[in-house]
Amino acid sequence: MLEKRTPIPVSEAVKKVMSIPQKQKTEQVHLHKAYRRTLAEDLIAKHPVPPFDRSPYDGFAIRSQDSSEASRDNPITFQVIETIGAGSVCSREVQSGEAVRIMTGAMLPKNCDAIVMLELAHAFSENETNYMTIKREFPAGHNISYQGEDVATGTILLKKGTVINPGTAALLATFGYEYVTVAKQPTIGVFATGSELLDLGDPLEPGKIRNSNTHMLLAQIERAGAIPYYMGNLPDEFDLCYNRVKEAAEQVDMLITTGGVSVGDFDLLPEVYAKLEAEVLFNKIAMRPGSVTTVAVWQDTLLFGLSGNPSACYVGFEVFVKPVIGTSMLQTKPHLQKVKATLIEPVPKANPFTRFVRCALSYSNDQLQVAPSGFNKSSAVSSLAKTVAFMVLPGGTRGYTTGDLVDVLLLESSEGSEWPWE
Ligand SMILES: Nc1nc2c(c(=O)[nH]1)N[C@H]1C(S)=C(S)[C@@H](COP(=O)(O)OP(=O)(O)OC[C@H]3O[C@@H](n4cnc5c(N)ncnc54)[C@H](O)[C@@H]3O)O[C@H]1N2
Ligand code: MOO
Ligand SMILES: [Mg+2]
Repeated sequence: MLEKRTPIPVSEAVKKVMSIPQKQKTEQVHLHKAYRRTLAEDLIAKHPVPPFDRSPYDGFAIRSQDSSEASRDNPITFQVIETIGAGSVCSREVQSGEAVRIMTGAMLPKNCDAIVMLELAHAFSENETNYMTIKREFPAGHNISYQGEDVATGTILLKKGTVINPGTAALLATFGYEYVTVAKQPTIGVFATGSELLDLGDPLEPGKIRNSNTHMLLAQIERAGAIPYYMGNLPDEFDLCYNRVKEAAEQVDMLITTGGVSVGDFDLLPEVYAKLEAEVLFNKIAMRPGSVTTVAVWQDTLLFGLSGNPSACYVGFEVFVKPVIGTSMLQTKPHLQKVKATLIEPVPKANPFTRFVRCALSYSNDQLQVAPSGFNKSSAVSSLAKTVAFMVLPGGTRGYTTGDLVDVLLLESSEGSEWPWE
């Protein structure tokens, strides 16, 4: 008899997946390889930034009190005793009436407390001695870039779990991190199942289609920050599927299959999980697309049985696999970032289940706007190419119209959410 499946709410399904403990290993990588990796320890300032008082301009360093009487009618001339560029340090203490020619980034000489920009001084030489004249006062602190004005020693600059961006790389370099402790990226195997599937180079033949899900998933896995392993296609033959899934699950941190999770005669994954004696967390969710998404645990390894329908497979990955990847990499906001956007075209279909509409975003009058990205059936592949967000329409709602404010999950944001579900 056909097994009866009971759908559970999306939030409950996500909770179940997230309750399976992840390994959370760390490793050291060279800073040049750290982009998009996740910091595995807090970054604390080991020294002030800048590390010394310095000049923000090309100019002259002076003792401010020496300029106090300067005016148009009373120009004051200083003897220029030395020239220093960034990286050099003035060799002498500056005395009354003396100045140092100083370039941007150079350390402020002892006793100096103001910088005169080159443009505001008249420089000249007489008898092989250099001088400069000013016609106004430069108060103490004028044009000084102070030690620690950017960062004070001991400041927690970034928390463990932060995804490294170009700015983070600059900060790590500032504190001399040649190697950075980052979260290890989980490895994720991907199998496509289905006797109808052709490889990329195969010509079309009657009844067959090309496997698109695997290639989509490899990119989704990379976008989420993990390491994908391409495992090829599996025809709908039980022994082969069982053996290959078992073998692969022993080698990777998580395993994704697409297809074969519904109730059809050739949907073999439920039987594979049964023979493995894997614990099935759920096999029906109150969502569209992706209602048949199935997740099982076998020997601490999560087995994600994503739907074969391309749009359902896509949604299943972002809702269930992505947050697990983030958590295993210590991220504190592993889910998709949730924002509000205004609908710019009607979505009249009623929503018996929570609906994830694949969407494109735009801006108008400073407002974030959202619209479906095209053909929106579970089987659709065309709309995925323009998808950068999901509109989340709660179950039990009627259609939505232009102007309605809706919840939107962002797919390309590195910000994330702690928990976007109600
Ligand atoms: N009697 C019922 N039939 C179906 C139900 C149901 O509840 N009762 N659920 C439907 C829903 S909803 C979905 S979604 C699909 C899920 O099917 P499966 O996950 O079992 O996937 P398959 O049967 O293997 O394939 C479905 C569809 O997707 C195509 N496909 C599969 N793999 C790929 C791939 N790698 N690349 C591109 N396209 C792929 C496949 O050819 C099928 O057209 O079941 C409904 N049926
Ligand atoms: O699971 Mo199906 O994708 O709801 O259409
Ligand atoms: Mg099927």
